[in-house]
Amino acid sequence: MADMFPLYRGDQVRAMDRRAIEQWGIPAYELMTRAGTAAWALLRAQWPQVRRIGVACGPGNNGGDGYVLARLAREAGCTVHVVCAPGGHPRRDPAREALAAWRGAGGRVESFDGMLPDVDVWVDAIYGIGLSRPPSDAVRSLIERINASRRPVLALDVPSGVDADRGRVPGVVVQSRVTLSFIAAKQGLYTGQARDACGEVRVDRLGLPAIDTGQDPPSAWLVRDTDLSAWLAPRHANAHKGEHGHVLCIGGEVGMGGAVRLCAEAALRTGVGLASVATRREGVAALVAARPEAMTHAVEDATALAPLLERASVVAVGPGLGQGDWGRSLLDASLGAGKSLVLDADALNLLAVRPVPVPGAVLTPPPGEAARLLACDTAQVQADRFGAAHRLAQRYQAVVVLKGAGTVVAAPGRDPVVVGAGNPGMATGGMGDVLSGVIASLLAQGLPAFEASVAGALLHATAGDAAARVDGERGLLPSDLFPHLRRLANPA
Ligand SMILES: NC(=O)C1=CN([C@@H]2O[C@H](COP(=O)(O)OP(=O)(O)OC[C@H]3O[C@@H](n4cnc5c(N)ncnc54)[C@H](O)[C@@H]3O)[C@@H](O)[C@H]2O)[C@@H](O)CC1
Ligand SMILES: [K+]
Repeated sequence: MADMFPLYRGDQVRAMDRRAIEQWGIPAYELMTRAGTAAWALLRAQWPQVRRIGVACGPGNNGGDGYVLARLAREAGCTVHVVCAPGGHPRRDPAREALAAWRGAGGRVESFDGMLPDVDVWVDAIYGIGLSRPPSDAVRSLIERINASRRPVLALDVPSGVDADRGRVPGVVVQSRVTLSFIAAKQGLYTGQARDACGEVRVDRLGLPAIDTGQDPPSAWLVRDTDLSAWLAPRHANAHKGEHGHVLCIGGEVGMGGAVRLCAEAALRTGVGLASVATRREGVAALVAARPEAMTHAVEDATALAPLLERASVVAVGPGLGQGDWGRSLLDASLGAGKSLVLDADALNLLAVRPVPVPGAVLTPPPGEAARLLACDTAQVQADRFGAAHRLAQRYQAVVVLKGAGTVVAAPGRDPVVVGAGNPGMATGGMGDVLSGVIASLLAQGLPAFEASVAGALLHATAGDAAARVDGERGLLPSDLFPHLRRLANPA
């Protein structure tokens, strides 16, 4: 397994914070001072030219971190405007101590009256992991003003307004350029709506010893492009195609033949030994002409599918399958074949109509299909992507790859993994067909289902990022990923 990055919920980080205070005797105000100091150092490194700094402070310890930063910035000769969020005067230590120190150093606190001072950069210290409800109208107005200023924002710990456990934004959120998270990385910052609000996420341990994941088991893990090589070992010299598996891609109802081709080509470009396609008769000639390496068969019913299922080591079913009788019969035959399965697209829509556990299979739903599989609405899935992926994995006894910004991979008995790659250019029809082909390919090459899903989702997202770097996100096509998939599937 790769050297993944540990993620935590807010309550777990609070426990680390308490341990630092109670067991190691580090006073709370000392930790707060370290947080403000780390943030000030990052601000200086990030924007060395700035002289006018705005700090928006809330009522809790996140605000306290902001008062510390404000004092340090003032001592360094900057003009600092501290704006107190409506209802945001700290009432408890150590934030009260930080406010007193700011005042003691000659600093003033401005109340927010609807206008903001003109500054070069904003520091968001309104709410951290203590956000308990959507911001009030008055705080909403402050956040909207900060966003409208178009100045870069450094968010302390989390962008204010983000639910740091779930990645949702229950109201309005500060749009940050950089987020400096304290003590440990919060899982919610890496998926869902939060991804947009955080900008670049950094983590500072505040001088505490390196995380021991045995003592502090993470709630989730993050994988990044640098982890890819852990799953993609070089091939040995006398390899033959039989060792690299045989993927059968099933789908391509009339009018949707391209989907199954994308799936098969993705499997081939990421190293599967053999790829077959079972599709409608109408699609065969075009597919053979476009991708002669895929062995393409006209399959009109489950009987014709049986010998193909027999020969395959992995079956990817769903791309362009449709939800009619043809698709249903091929899906049912696949479910009964006893092969490793990747279920995507219409296979998931059909499964949602007649839900049954599919032990060990890989399901690759985007939020809409996930909602159908859970019989809830898409907003509920997006409000808690970790929870939704977990519920899907339990209900279907499967590995679940919940797609979308910050893809979450979950399986019964496994910690969830978030994919720290991908971009909005990948929100295009056909991108999912490529992903199911990549995962099927890695399964066929011998990775277990969970590892194939994590590595496949990461490989796919990283290829999407590489393709977007060439000509931008808008207009990115699934087939643009192929050369990058091939290159990335062969790490140096
Ligand atoms: N030992 C320490 O003092 C440390 C504190 N840290 C900071 O402390 C933060 C957590 O501090 P807190 O627990 O005080 O939480 P926050 O500072 O996030 O805010 C909690 C306060 O905001 C109020 N609040 C929450 N949502 C609200 C809403 N929508 N409208 C109005 N009021 C709302 C709560 O009632 C509470 O008074 C972390 O995010 C981090 O920034 C870290 O720097 C680590 C060290
Ligand atoms: K904040």
